[in-house]
Amino acid sequence: MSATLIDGKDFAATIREKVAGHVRHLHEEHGITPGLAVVLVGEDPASQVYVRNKGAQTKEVGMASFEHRLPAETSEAELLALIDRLNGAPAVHGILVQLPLPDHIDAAKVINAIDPAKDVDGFHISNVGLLATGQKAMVPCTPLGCLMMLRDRLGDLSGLDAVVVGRSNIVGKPMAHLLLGENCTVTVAHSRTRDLAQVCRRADILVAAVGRPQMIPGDWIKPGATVIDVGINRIPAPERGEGKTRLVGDVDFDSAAEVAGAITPVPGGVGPMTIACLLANTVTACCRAHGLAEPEGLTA
Ligand SMILES: NC(=O)C1=CN([C@@H]2O[C@H](COP(=O)(O)OP(=O)(O)OC[C@H]3O[C@@H](n4cnc5c(N)ncnc54)[C@H](OP(=O)(O)O)[C@@H]3O)[C@@H](O)[C@H]2O)C=CC1
Ligand SMILES: Nc1nc(=O)c2c([nH]1)NC[C@@H]1CN(c3ccc(C(=O)N[C@@H](CCC(=O)O)C(=O)O)cc3)C=[N+]21
Repeated sequence: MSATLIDGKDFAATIREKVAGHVRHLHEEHGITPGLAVVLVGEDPASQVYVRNKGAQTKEVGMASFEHRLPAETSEAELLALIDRLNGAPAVHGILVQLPLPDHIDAAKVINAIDPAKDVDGFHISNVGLLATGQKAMVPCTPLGCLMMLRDRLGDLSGLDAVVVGRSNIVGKPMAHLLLGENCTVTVAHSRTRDLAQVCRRADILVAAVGRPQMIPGDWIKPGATVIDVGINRIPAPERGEGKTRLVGDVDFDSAAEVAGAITPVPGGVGPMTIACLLANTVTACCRAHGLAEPEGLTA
């Protein structure tokens, strides 16, 4: 491989150290402990692992972690009542409701019930609108983590051609807004895009957020491009033994790494940065709630 590996795991550890420093400062100087509440409805095993990781890392940086695990049959009204309590709880500065929610619950209604100031996922319509209009917002964790890695690698992004593959509300769209904010020329591609290969070949920055294992091969990549692979896909790995699986991204890593200038791996790329940014957003929300100076280098 000729591309530089962008080590998200390492980068995330640096972010967590910065967060831990701010948490100490808030505690020592102001007697405040930032708190993050994570709500999980149902028993999806992948979500459970993810929620457990978040809880552990929240405590590691010195913040308070409040986990609410509700049964899959929880009604929308019960969930809304919990959100209401968390909105009013002074010890809670950030609220995250793990997605997807069960079908009988209207996810948009639940997300928009969260106090926008505590919406550390940045999914509330107020935060979406603020981001889209270039105002100060809570920025979704995954795109924020991607932006931090891009800035670290490339410095000024002005004028670069950025292609985002995927237009979801949680990754593709906010990513496109952030890149526009950095003065990139942004193309958002999706399942109806014509000649995706040719569109991708224009990209100085290629962000893949599709959810299709190894869909983007090396020959879709412009030589020297920076490739950010958001996809997390579990595929069978018989070479590791019967019934075993492994994680791969949306980019075919081996062929892409021959062409790209820099690339994020899966696992160990965007995933760890997402959780680090969640912790960063919680500290930011806590500072804003108390009218204190915001941490530097942890926001968009
Ligand atoms: N690393 C991390 O922290 C995170 C990783 N993820 C991962 O990122 C991936 C994307 O997640 P998410 O945005 O939630 O996914 P969604 O399923 O919500 O969106 C997928 C997007 O990809 C587009 N798409 C699907 N098939 C194709 C295709 N053949 N060609 C071009 N575009 C296509 C869809 O287009 P259309 O709109 O036309 O249907 C859609 O816009 C998943 O693998 C997910 O697991 C997600 C969140 C966080
Ligand atoms: N309200 C909400 N906010 C989210 O941010 C959110 C969500 N719901 N639902 C699910 C997706 C997915 N997501 C991941 C975050 C980290 C890793 C992660 O840390 N991945 C590790 C590997 C973990 C493993 O080994 O399974 C890595 O890529 O190295 C993965 C996936 C956040 N999401």
